[in-house]
Amino acid sequence: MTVNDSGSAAGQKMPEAITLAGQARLWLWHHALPAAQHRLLQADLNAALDWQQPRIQVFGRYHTVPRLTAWHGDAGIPYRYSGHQHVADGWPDVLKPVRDTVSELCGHPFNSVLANRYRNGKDCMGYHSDDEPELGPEPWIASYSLGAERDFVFRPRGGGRQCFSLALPDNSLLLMSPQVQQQFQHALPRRQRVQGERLNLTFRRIFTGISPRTRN
Ligand SMILES: O=C(O)CCC(=O)C(=O)O
Ligand SMILES: [Fe+2]
Repeated sequence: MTVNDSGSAAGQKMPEAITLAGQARLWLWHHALPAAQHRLLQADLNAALDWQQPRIQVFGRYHTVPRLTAWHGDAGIPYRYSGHQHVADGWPDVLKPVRDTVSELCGHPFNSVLANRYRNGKDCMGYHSDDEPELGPEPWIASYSLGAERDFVFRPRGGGRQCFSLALPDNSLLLMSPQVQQQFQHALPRRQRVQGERLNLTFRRIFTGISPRTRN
């Protein structure tokens, strides 16, 4: 594991680069969005997005996921998650400038976003990789965080314990290379002591015409 701080002189334009293994790399921007864009964003997203709390079936039993979710993207883009097929109907105005800034910083044109709202430290997300077929063979995933700081953890795929943990603060942006999904799983563990709410936007590029698979 190597961490290379590529310098803070250029502010938000210069991410911290982290190598998990080989080409499995992360880039973390602090203060990713300009203050004017970031200031009211959390409240605006709470008000504008189509928040749901899906019920999913795991080993034959139904559970309510421990967070709220919303999914948006270019009109007509299909995506299957939490056991349901969704078709995007365009971007809410509040998300467009965020999508544009994130795409520009990362150098990847994202066409959809999965939003997660963790109401407090009891809300969480279990280990998974974002490697659904509709994300194509090389999925770049960008994850923008707002609000309460939470830990984001990794473990090798195919068995193995947590091998890396990263705190994701307010207004930070994390970019994951495709090899991160291919070689590792990630999770947002429960943290009982955290009182505040956190929003996360995971930007993705969905390739249409590829048959979807269930995503929890
Ligand atoms: O909330 C986070 O930081 C993680 C979200 C995530 O991994 C996902 O939506 O796939
Ligand atoms: Fe994920």
